[in-house]
Amino acid sequence: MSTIPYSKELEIAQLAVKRASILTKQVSDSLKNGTNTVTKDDKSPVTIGDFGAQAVIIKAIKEAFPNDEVVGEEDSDVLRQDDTLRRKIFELVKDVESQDTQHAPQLGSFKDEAEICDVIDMGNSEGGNKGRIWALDPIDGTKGFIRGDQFAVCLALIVDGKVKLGVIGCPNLPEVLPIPQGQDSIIARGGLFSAIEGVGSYFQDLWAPLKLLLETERIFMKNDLEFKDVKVCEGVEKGHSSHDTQSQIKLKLSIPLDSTINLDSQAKYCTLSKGVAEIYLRLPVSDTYREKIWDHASGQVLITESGGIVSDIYGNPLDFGKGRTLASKGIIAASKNLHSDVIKAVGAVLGERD
Ligand SMILES: Nc1ncnc2c1ncn2[C@@H]1O[C@H](COP(=O)(O)O)[C@@H](OP(=O)(O)O)[C@H]1O
Ligand SMILES: [Mg+2]
Ligand SMILES: [Mg+2]
Ligand SMILES: [Mg+2]
Repeated sequence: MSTIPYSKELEIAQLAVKRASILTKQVSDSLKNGTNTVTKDDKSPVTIGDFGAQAVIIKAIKEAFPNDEVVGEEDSDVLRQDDTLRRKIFELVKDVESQDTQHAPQLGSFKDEAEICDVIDMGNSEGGNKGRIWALDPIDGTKGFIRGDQFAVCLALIVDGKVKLGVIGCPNLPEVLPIPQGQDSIIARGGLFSAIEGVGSYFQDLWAPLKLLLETERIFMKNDLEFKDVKVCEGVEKGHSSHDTQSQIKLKLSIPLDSTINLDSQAKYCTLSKGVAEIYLRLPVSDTYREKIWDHASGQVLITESGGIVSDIYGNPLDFGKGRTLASKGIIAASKNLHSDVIKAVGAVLGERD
């Protein structure tokens, strides 16, 4: 018998994220012609991959833990008015189910198109600091996904406001970063990252059969580097974080500017957790934007359990018990030996602006 806490939750989360990763990878090929994308009210894109992945994952959670709540990014409003889109998503989900009949008892199976909409809408929890709540980002980095770059399928379990486990599937993440010249088309891609509070962070191949956590690679951040030797992860989209402010912070810390690795999605947290980069800067571009809990919950536990610290731009911990969004501003993740100096540099750069 396993003594790992939340081991059943972890297995369901891993199987569901793997199934959703297969689904999204399939869609990413068909997206190259630019179809199957809808623009949401906030002008951000959503694809049949986002909807399909949310349906598959919530179905699995509700099969295993019917009383748990889910804070999922997507809702079914546009699908209920679009028969073609809804049918496409149903077909996609059934196709993925047929590729993995072995796990039907754990993950469940959809009976019709209406059920797709109903299950997607079970992601409507308001969150909070009481009880068991899953945070789900079916495709994080949708813009990267549409470009054919990085994206991640992200799922975390929050209990009484604290993140207890996180699973992230990165279908396109190369095994080596930066990719050595000329190896773009041959390098292996795809990682499954899992973390449980108090147990550790682990890595395994996303496409191979699921292994027991303790039989996979335990991963750690590097905690002995100086600023001149670090790598820094930042987003790709200039509308999601301030690249100018981030450059000033790197300058203040004497971090070489060519140390930056730009990646969409929580693949940034994954890259830090494997010891490939030491700092993640996400400086806000606007005073009004509230970060979403599904964009950071899995990454937070992955970093903490691999030896790092995640905070807002002032160094305060993130509070996942405040609803669907975080009350804090921006994100700074870093190795333990560097985090407080990064926060000081952020404060100095922002202070010079006032
Ligand atoms: N103005 C803004 N500031 C910060 N994050 C934003 C933002 N507008 C959108 N986002 C979030 O940025 C996420 C992607 O992060 P990144 O840029 O690091 O890849 C998006 O997730 P989705 O792609 O799941 O919608 C979205 O939630
Ligand atoms: Mg997201
Ligand atoms: Mg998303
Ligand atoms: Mg989105």
